[in-house]
Amino acid sequence: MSKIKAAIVGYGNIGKYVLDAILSSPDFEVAGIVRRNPNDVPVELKDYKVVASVKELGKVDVAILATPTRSVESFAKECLALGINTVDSYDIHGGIVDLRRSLDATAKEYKAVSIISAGWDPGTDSMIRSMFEFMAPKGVTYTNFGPGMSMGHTVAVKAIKGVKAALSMTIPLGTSIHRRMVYIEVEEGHKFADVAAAIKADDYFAHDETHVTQVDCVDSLKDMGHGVNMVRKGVSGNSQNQLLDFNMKINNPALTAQVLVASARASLKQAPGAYTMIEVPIIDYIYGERESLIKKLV
Ligand SMILES: NC(=O)C1=CN([C@@H]2O[C@H](COP(=O)(O)OP(=O)(O)OC[C@H]3O[C@@H](n4cnc5c(N)ncnc54)[C@H](OP(=O)(O)O)[C@@H]3O)[C@@H](O)[C@H]2O)C=CC1
Ligand SMILES: N[C@@H](CCCC(=O)C(=O)O)C(=O)O
Repeated sequence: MSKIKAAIVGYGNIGKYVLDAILSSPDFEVAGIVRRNPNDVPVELKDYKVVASVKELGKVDVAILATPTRSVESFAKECLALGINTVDSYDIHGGIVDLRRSLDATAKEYKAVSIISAGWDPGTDSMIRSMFEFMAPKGVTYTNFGPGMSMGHTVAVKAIKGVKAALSMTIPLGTSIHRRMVYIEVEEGHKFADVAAAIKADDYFAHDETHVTQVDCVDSLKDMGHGVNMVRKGVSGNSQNQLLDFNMKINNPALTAQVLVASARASLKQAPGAYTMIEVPIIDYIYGERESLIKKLV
């Protein structure tokens, strides 16, 4: 059986765990790693191709985009135009429909597949919210995150001028409402008050209660654990009070990376176009022979 050749684009938190997940998957091999600075080769990458562009790698079946969310669209278009499938964990919920539409056109033009917003939220949580929805079509679902580190919010803070290092913690207040606790080191020559105002104005933060604190060392606060509690109270048929509850406590980048690799596998089984996770048959994410999976899981 030939293995799926996967490129990792971006070697930050998620990228490192994607490497780990690829190496733990029997049907995958590493095609190479795409970095802004290909001369930055940590010891664990010394046996792989580290390049500046996906074009420099040989055959690639799928590119796993582990870049900042705001860079996903341009990296995805570059790969799709080469006929390479993409998966990403784009997490700006309000932008997903537009991203899907944009990548769908490119993917169809070049006969490739893109699975977007494939992490845990958006991602596997979206699949569970969808199941809740058909199990109890009337009702309300609350998604409560954390407490834990949001990679997406942290990345957004790191991109703001004057920020040297950042950590954004998500604190659940209940009923899908969250407080953002942001810890930053400020670069010399920048005023804390200006940097804090820019963070609060960013769309990742503008809609939530946000507190920004200056610290000497962000690293000494960092813990990449996170989690979610999703609850739905709803109605099945005419029966009230159906209580559905899903919980997980996770290492955030490890789970995100594993879901990206599962989505990379599923991408090879879809017709050209762009998909969110809820549009892909669940069995396509799982390694194994179809009837054995049905026997084991159904
Ligand atoms: N949907 C979900 O459930 C989840 C989604 N995510 C998403 O994953 C994204 C990545 O998170 P994380 O790995 O922690 O981020 P990091 O900042 O640790 O890594 C991102 C990497 O992307 C590469 N990169 C390419 N272009 C840029 C650029 N313009 N600026 C900065 N880095 C760039 C860099 O790698 P290099 O130096 O090798 O070029 C960088 O290290 C987040 O933006 C978040 O939205 C994360 C968790 C869950
Ligand atoms: N997209 C998140 C994962 C979901 C948790 C979340 O959205 C949050 O903490 O706000 C992340 O980047 O870590």
